[in-house]
Amino acid sequence: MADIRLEGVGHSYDGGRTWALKPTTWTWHSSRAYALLGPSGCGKSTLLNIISGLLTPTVGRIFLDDRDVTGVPTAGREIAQVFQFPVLYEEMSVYDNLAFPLRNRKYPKDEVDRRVREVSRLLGLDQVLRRRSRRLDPGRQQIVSLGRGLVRPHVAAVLLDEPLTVVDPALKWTLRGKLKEIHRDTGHTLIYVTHDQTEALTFADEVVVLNDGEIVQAGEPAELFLSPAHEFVGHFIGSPGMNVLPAEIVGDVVRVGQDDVGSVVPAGGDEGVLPPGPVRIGVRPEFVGIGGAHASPGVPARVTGVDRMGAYDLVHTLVGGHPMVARTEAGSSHEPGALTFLHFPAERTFLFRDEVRCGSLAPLNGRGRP
Ligand SMILES: Nc1ncnc2c1ncn2[C@@H]1O[C@H](COP(=O)(O)OP(=O)(O)OP(=O)(O)O)[C@@H](O)[C@H]1O
Repeated sequence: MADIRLEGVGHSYDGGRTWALKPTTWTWHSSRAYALLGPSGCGKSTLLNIISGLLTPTVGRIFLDDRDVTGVPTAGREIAQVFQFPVLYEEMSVYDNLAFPLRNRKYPKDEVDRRVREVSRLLGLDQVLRRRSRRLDPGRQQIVSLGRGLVRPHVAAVLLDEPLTVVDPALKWTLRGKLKEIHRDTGHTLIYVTHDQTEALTFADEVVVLNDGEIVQAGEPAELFLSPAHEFVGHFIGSPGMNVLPAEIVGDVVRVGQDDVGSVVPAGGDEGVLPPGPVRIGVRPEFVGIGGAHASPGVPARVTGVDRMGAYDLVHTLVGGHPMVARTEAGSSHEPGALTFLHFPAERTFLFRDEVRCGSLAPLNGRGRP
């Protein structure tokens, strides 16, 4: 087991014109379960292939603890990788497929048998161990591929590139649970690539969010939800994503239209000030208060529709032409066309400039519209 350290690692497929992965410095700590989350084309596979050695980065160096492996081929890195689609020997039995990575590295016969049976039990493959892999359906074949990635006891990390794409949705939940179990048992570092926030949030100790070739935030699932550091994280995590509303910093107050909604707290505490001018307020639908009188802090909003979701309602509004959604209890009485007021709780409302969080709101201390 080793930390995987990237120092200024970046990759360009077109001689430096564009960067699939912008130069990145980051450490994957040993024994943690990570999710690498981001939309299609943001550079997830590029990053994974650089870690495994399938791709040599255009710039930067990679270390396993203190060993520089930048020029070391995949076989010399002790990193296992599972791809989106099954990679196995179709003519071999499931047992032999699982045993292959161990036999290849000359593990003793009884240890091969023990490990194969352990992984087979965990992944529910006991009934098909003697079957030829070709005769399994694609979902089951992918589970065998997963097993091949997990079977080696001494690897620096197991990289999983959207490994459950071809697996039946009902089985996905079970397998994710199994992966967590295997992680607890083996203590492998797992890096699980996905574009699905539910997969990422339910699987990982730490979620690393990648957008447009750069890591925009990393943290525990709750941290990403409650305290997004980048507008992209606010949009990408949560359903629906974070509301964003144009506002203005005037002195030490944040104003939407004519209404003061809070005072400004610059990021990093009380030090420094935020220059006046345009800013964007970010607040999740779960935390928007709706209704009541036009007391400060709050802004007038027009209800445009209500989605009755069963367990809760989503109330859609417009604030000066900008859509804002509030999540309320089921059976709310908001009617389309009605005028209402939105309130932004200071501790859950953030300020963004150039998409990066630059501050948050604090209560107005009695100032603003009475
Ligand atoms: N072999 C290649 N040659 C040229 N460009 C590539 C190559 N592989 C990836 N790219 C480009 O690099 C960028 C990042 O791609 P990458 O496959 O790493 O993203 P991703 O997040 O894994 O996407 P997906 O979820 O769709 O697999 C994309 O713009 C992609 O078109």
